[in-house]
Amino acid sequence: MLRIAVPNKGSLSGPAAEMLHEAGYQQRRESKELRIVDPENEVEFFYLRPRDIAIYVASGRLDLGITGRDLLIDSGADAEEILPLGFARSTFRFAAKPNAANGIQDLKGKTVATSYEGIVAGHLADHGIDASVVHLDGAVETAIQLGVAEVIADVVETGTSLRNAGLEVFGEPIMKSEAIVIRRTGADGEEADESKVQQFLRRLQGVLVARTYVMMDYDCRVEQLEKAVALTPGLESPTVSPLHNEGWVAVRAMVPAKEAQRIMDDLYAIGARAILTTAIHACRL
Ligand SMILES: Nc1ncnc2c1ncn2[C@@H]1O[C@H](COP(=O)(O)OP(=O)(O)OP(=O)(O)O)[C@@H](O)[C@H]1O
Ligand SMILES: O=P(O)(O)OC[C@H]1O[C@H](OP(=O)(O)OP(=O)(O)O)[C@H](O)[C@@H]1O
Ligand SMILES: [Mg+2]
Repeated sequence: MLRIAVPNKGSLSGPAAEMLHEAGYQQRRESKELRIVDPENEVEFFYLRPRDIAIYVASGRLDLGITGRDLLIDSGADAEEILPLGFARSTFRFAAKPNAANGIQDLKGKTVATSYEGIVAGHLADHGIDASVVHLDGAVETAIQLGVAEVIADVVETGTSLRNAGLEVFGEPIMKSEAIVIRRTGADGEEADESKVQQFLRRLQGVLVARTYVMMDYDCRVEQLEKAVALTPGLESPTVSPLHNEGWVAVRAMVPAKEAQRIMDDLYAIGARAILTTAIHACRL
């Protein structure tokens, strides 16, 4: 049985459960459940604090985990990213009162408040900056107003929390994060359950593809086929079928959902007709 850690709270938990559900896995019915077994898929899910997941996975007690890239790096645990999941996207940045600092050099001798001490201490050391780091559990933006620190380093998504606290980012982003699947470093190929691990990853990849692509169907004249196929190359190669009307073909290809409207315009412009897009519910590439 595959043992997988899933975030039980915070920004990662809802989207992670939703993705697992879309991938055909049973998920807990109420938020107090800490562990469930999905017998049909032979998977056991453990609902853990996002911050602890890398530690459990590194210990070898759990096969895989879903967490944030920033949390993995912050933990310093012996686990590695094997699949980015495209949700809980954020950047990790320094921020301070306007004009208080322009770059990392200005942090010398200052105090930085953060919930991600591992990332911040590592980043300061990499740049040879001697600064103090104060660990706070959350609501880090308030640390400056209350005089606990001159600078903060925190997760930024929309920037609303910083704006509300009268703070501005400065310097280069420290890192970009998103939800990821992790496994113990070096576990690749070692585990008895390797085929189950690969099946789990294929299912999540299928969800990612179904979320980012749509299926496009259209009819076009044979003379326009090369141009049309250049617009819709598909993932491997489009399916082309003859139509009853001579001189016409039907084409079917997957296209990135974000580009679908532009591609439909371009196909129409070269004479394609009956252009349809449909959602993909699941896929195995
Ligand atoms: N506003 C946000 N937008 C996108 N990702 C976020 C946001 N806040 C936190 N994250 C991401 O969520 C993960 C942290 O999860 P965690 O549950 O510890 O904190 P949280 O989502 O801030 O929840 P809480 O602070 O309510 O416990 C990190 O990977 C972080 O990058
Ligand atoms: O750029 P924004 O869209 O405002 O999002 C970023 C904020 O979201 C998270 O805070 P959360 O609400 O989880 O509170 P916390 O600081 O206590 O973790 C994060 O710690 C930032 O404060
Ligand atoms: Mg938070």
